[in-house]
Amino acid sequence: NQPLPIALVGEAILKQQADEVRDFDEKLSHLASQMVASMVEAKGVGIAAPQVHSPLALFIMASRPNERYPDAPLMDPVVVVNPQLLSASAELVSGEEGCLSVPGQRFSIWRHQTIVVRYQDLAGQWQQTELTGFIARIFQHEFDHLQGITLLERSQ
Ligand SMILES: O=C(CSC(=O)[C@H](Cc1ccccc1)CC(F)(F)F)c1ccccc1
Ligand SMILES: [Zn+2]
Repeated sequence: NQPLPIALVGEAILKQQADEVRDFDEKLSHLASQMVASMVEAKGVGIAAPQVHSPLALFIMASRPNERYPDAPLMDPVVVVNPQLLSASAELVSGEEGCLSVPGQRFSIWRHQTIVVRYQDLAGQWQQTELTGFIARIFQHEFDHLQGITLLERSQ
């Protein structure tokens, strides 16, 4: 399916609080697959629904080894719906991030090294897991997007 246009920083959609997902229907699954296609086409490791102009609490995370994080795990895209951050380590780690909504720029960002999170999958089933390292970084980056926060508000 066709990649969706990506909102650029400054657009209002990126400053809003995303809405809770209530309908786990085929429309949601279709949006998720379009988001995966858009992320892959843009060579990203994540993408949040507001970035494709949909104000829903939904994002994709898909870690893969890359020049900045050569030991990042290779994982299939994970669809995260209605995420909650249950706890976060006091330990922070600084790392380089990019954002599809701020093309061509890289930022050094402090993130929690380890987080415990809870979210629903496309079937509406609650998942709870501990994330650490680059995947935790991606989750925190996308979770920010659902609160209307971008890298520009976080960069050191
Ligand atoms: O693939 C990118 C491009 S930027 C990217 O994938 C964002 C996700 C991201 C990249 C790096 C760290 C955390 C999140 C995507 C966004 F903006 F839609 F969320 C990349 C950038 C820096 C390090 C490793 C990978
Ligand atoms: Zn981003």
